[in-house]
Amino acid sequence: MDQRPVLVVDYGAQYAQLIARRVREANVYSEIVPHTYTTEQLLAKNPAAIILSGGPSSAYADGAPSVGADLFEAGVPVLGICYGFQAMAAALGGKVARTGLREYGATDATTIGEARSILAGIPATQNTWMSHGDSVHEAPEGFDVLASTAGAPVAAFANEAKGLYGVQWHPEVKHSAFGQTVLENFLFKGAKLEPNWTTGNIVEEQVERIRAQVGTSRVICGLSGGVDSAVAAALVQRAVGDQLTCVFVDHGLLREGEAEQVERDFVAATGVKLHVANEQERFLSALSGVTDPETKRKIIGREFIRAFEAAEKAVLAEAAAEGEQVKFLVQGTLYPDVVESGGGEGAANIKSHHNVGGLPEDLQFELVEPLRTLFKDEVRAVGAQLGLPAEIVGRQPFPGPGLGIRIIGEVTEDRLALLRRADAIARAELTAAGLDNEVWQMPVVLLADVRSVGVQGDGRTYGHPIVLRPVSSEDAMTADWSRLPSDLLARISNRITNEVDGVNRGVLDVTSKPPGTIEWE
Ligand SMILES: Nc1ncnc2c1ncn2[C@@H]1O[C@H](COP(=O)(O)OP(=O)(O)OP(=O)(O)O)[C@@H](O)[C@H]1O
Ligand SMILES: O=c1[nH]c(=O)c2[nH+]cn([C@@H]3O[C@H](COP(=O)(O)O)[C@@H](O)[C@H]3O)c2[nH]1
Ligand SMILES: NC(=O)CC[C@H](N)C(=O)O
Ligand SMILES: [Mg+2]
Repeated sequence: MDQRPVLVVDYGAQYAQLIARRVREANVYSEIVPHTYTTEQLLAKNPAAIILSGGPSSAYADGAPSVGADLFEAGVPVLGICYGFQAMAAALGGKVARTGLREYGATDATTIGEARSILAGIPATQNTWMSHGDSVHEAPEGFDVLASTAGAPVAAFANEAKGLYGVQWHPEVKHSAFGQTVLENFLFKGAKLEPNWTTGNIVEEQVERIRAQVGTSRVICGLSGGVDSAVAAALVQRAVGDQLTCVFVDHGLLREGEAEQVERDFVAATGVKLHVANEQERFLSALSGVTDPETKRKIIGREFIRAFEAAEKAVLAEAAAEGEQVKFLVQGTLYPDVVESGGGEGAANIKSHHNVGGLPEDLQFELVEPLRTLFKDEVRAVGAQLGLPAEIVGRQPFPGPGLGIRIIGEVTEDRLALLRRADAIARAELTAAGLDNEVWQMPVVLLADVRSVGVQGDGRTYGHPIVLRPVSSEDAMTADWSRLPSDLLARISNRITNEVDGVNRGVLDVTSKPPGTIEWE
C-alpha cells in the first residue's frame, strides 16, 4: 500500500528534515524533495499536500528559487513556511521586501481578529521562533491576513477556498510554542488528511519495495551490531528471507567485545546467516600515515566496499549458491547520514559518512537502503515493531568508521589498543552508574598528537589526554553535552589515567552541536 505523501519542498532549509519529521509525528506520511522539481514533477508524486520550506535566499532577488504559480492552481493544499511563505506571496502577486527589521529567535505573533484557520485553538499572542530579514508587506488577492509581528505586517495568511496557507515563523521547531498545532491544523483542517500513518506502515511498505527491487537475487547486508543495520537486516530478512546473508566487517577499529556481541545478540534473535570478515590488515595498512579526517573517512568507506566484494565468494559458498552473484548491498543508512554528507538539497558537506559520502565511485553493488528517509528514533520504533530485542533497539550509536575517527592523528595498532581500553572503562562505569539510557552516546577520543606533562608515581610523564564526549540528543542533528554526575566523571578519569598506560589526563567536552559535531572527526 503506497501512501500519498505530504511533500516538503526543500529550499536549502536548515530544518527541512524537521518539517517532514513533525508531519510524521502527526501520523501523516511525508517526504522531502528538492526545490529544483518542476510543478509537473511534484504533481507526478501524487502529493496529498505540499509544504514549502524556509531557505537562505530572498524571494525578490535575481536567480532566487521560485515556485511556479501553476502549483497553486493544481488543487493541492499548500503551506508555505518562512522563505516558502514569501515565495508563495511573491508568486501570487503579493509584496515581499526588507523592512530593515530582522527577527531571529523568540518573537511574539499576534492574531488578527479571531483565531481561525491554521491558527485555530491558539492564543491571541503566541511565542514563535523566527529567522528572517525579508517580510510579506501585502498579502496576495484573495488571502486573509491571520497574524502579524513587530517586523512582519503579514506573519500568517490563508486562502481557505484554494487551500493555500503560509506562516513567517518556523512551526517545525520545538521553540515555537504552538508550532505543532499550526502544522496539524494545516494537515487535518486545511488539507483534510487522516492521521493514519504509523511506523507499522513503513514495515509493510518497505517489505514490498524490497521484494520488488531485489527479486530472487542474492543480497548481503553490512551488519555492525548497531540499531540501523539490525533494523535494515530484519526488514530485508522479512522481505526475502534466505536470499540474505549479513556480513560483519571486523576492521580492527571496533571496541572491546563488539564482534562477540553481534553474534550473540543479533544472530541469536533473528537466526540470520552471518559471515564475519576479518579485515584488520586491509584497513590498518590503508590508513597508515593518514591524519586528515575526510581522507580517513573516504578510505574507510572505500575499504568497506572492497571488504564486501572480497566476501562475495565465501558468502555464496556458505549459502550453497556458487555460480550466483551478489547483486545487492543493504546498508542501514539514515537521513542524518545523507544530509551531513551534503546530500540534502543545497545543504553543506559537514562530514562524509562512510556509507554515503565515503562510497567509492566504482561501486558494483546496487544499494538497498530502506531507512534512508528516517531518523534514529523512528528506526527504533520500526525495530520494536519488527520484534527486535530491546538490547539492540535501545543501543547507543557507534559510527561505522569506529575508533578510526576517534583517534585524532594517525591510526596505529598501539593507539587503537590504548583507546579500546579507555573506552571500555568509560562504558563500564556509565553502565554501572545506571546511566546508559540518559546519554545518547559517549564517544571517547584519543588526542594522539597532543601531549601534556603529568606526575605519576612521583615521576614525570608526558602523556596523551583522553576526551569524554557524553551527549544527549533526539536525532543526532543537534545535541547537547550531558551533565553527568561529577563523581562518575571523576571515577572514569581516575580509572583511565591509572589503568591505561600513556594517558595522564581526562578531559570533558562541554560543547553542544552546533557548534561542535558529536564525533571529533
Ligand atoms: N563493522 C561493520 N560491518 C559491516 N557493515 C557495517 C559495519 N559498520 C557499519 N556498517 C554499515 O554501515 C551502516 C552505517 O553505520 P552506522 O554506524 O551509521 O549504523 P549502525 O551501526 O547500523 O547503527 P548505529 O548508528 O546505531 O551504530 C550500517 O548500517 C551498516 O550497514
Ligand atoms: O555510520 C556512521 N558513519 C559515519 O561515517 C559517521 N560519522 C558520524 N556518525 C554518527 O552520526 C551521528 C552524528 O555525528 P556527528 O555529529 O559527529 O556528525 C553520531 O551518532 C555519530 O556517531 C557516523 N555514523
Ligand atoms: N529562514 C528563512 O526561510 C529565511 C527567508 C529569507 N531568506 C529571509 O531572510 O527572510
Ligand atoms: Mg554503528
